Amino acid sequence: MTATLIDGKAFAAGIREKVAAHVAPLKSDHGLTPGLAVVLVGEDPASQVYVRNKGEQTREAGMASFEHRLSADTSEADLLALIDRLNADPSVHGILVQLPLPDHIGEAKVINAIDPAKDVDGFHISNVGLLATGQKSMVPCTPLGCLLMLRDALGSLSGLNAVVVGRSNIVGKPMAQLLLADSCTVTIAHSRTRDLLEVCRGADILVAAVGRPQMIPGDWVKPGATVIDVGINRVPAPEKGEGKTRLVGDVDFASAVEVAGAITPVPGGVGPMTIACLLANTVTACCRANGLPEPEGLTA
Ligand SMILES: NC(=O)C1=CN([C@@H]2O[C@H](COP(=O)(O)OP(=O)(O)OC[C@H]3O[C@@H](n4cnc5c(N)ncnc54)[C@H](OP(=O)(O)O)[C@@H]3O)[C@@H](O)[C@H]2O)C=CC1
Ligand SMILES: Nc1nc(=O)c2c([nH]1)NC[C@@H]1CN(c3ccc(C(=O)N[C@@H](CCC(=O)O)C(=O)O)cc3)C=[N+]21
Repeated sequence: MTATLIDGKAFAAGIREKVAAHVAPLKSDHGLTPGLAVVLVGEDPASQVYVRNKGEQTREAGMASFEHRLSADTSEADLLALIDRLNADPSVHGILVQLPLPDHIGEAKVINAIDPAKDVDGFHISNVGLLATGQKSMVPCTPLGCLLMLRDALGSLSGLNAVVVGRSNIVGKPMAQLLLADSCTVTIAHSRTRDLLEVCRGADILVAAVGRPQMIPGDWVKPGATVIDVGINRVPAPEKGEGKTRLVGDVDFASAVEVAGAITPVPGGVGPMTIACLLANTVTACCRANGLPEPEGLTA
């Protein structure tokens, strides 16, 4: 059996169209342009690519993009001062501070300085608490993208066994909350989990968010399961030429595709959905800030 491919790239393009369709009347009828500020501290080349892609897609959807590139030695106080200015700026509806931050800057302090209403990453403690208690919040983009693809592939998720491998604040934990809210029976696995193979084999839905290239082989996958591969790992690709690299996920795609019922590829799976959901969250934040109806079907 060969799994159905879940085409995140096409799905994301559809979301961006819906976002653009919601943005146009905000402008023409209300004179509002949703604005997204992205803050990048340091020169990490991978982060620079994401920041550029986000900017391009934000403008394509008719929204305003504000990019703040700060040097790696920027002080925590200067970063907090920038966040204060963005919080107070009425043209900015969403604020994203690219993670990870340099070691001398307190990540939690910075995230919790963002106005929760503008926290389009959904990382502020207030949004985390709202999500955990089933209240309206800003939902983290990567898990939201995974959830939208899962609902599209499976319809109702109710009663399914979901295993999330990884317990980070940005992917694993919020993913588990969303699956729980959709009535899955959720297991969160991590580096101390015993017998990960058996845990994974019990999953109707397997979400891999580990950051270890191709660590989950096909024989860890239950036949017919839906596999969502969040991992983005750059590995050497000598077959493409000396010094070349390619992206692979946390799942060994070649073996897993033979066992799974449906699977996301890397690239072209979760990654494009993350950016599309970021745009969706920015429009949602703009609508909430102005007491206007928010787009439907683009949040949890
Ligand atoms: N597609 C997208 O849009 C995005 C992709 N990513 C990618 O997703 C991956 C995960 O990201 P992130 O959550 O930030 O990563 P973190 O490094 O913050 O978390 C990784 C998690 O994996 C667990 N882990 C590590 N090794 C093992 C192991 N051998 N067995 C089981 N669990 C293990 C860790 O466990 P423990 O807690 O015990 O250490 C930890 O909980 C990365 O590849 C990242 O690049 C991230 C964000 C967005
Ligand atoms: N505050 C914050 N929020 C984030 O959401 C956040 C972050 N920090 N730090 C880094 C991670 C990683 N991340 C990705 C987004 C898109 C792709 C993406 O579009 N990937 C393409 C490939 C891109 C390429 O070719 O390099 C794909 O998978 O098809 C990947 C990774 C968001 N993150």
